[in-house]
Amino acid sequence: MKSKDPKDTNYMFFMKEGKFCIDASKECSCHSRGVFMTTLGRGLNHSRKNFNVKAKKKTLDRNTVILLEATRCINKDEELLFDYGVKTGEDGKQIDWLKQ
Ligand SMILES: C[S@@+](CC[C@H](N)C(=O)[O-])C[C@H]1O[C@@H](n2cnc3c(N)ncnc32)[C@H](O)[C@@H]1O
Repeated sequence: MKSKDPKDTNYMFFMKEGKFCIDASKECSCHSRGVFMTTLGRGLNHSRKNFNVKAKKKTLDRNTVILLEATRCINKDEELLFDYGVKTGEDGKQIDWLKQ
């Protein structure tokens, strides 16, 4: 599902383990300039009830990274979804699709 308004899109990963957040909207050291905004993880939508991947914090070459791990077998044409782990928008407002 593609968002209609680019201003609605953000790439904050809130991790429960260790209670920290990775801001993936910023350029990182592991992807070259221009490429980092096209990494696949940024394109994943949210589902609280029907997620099929889970974000895991790992250390890779001394960098803290997020790996998306399948929680079950995923069919070839199935959309990858994970639970964003938030219940409201940044401003505290209810967002319908966060309930799905
Ligand atoms: C990390 S981006 C996901 C990729 C995004 N759909 C795109 O096309 O770039 C997060 C944004 O996607 C949209 N989104 C994520 N999950 C959604 C859902 N279940 N229903 C509707 N929009 C969703 C929201 O606009 C959200 O801010």
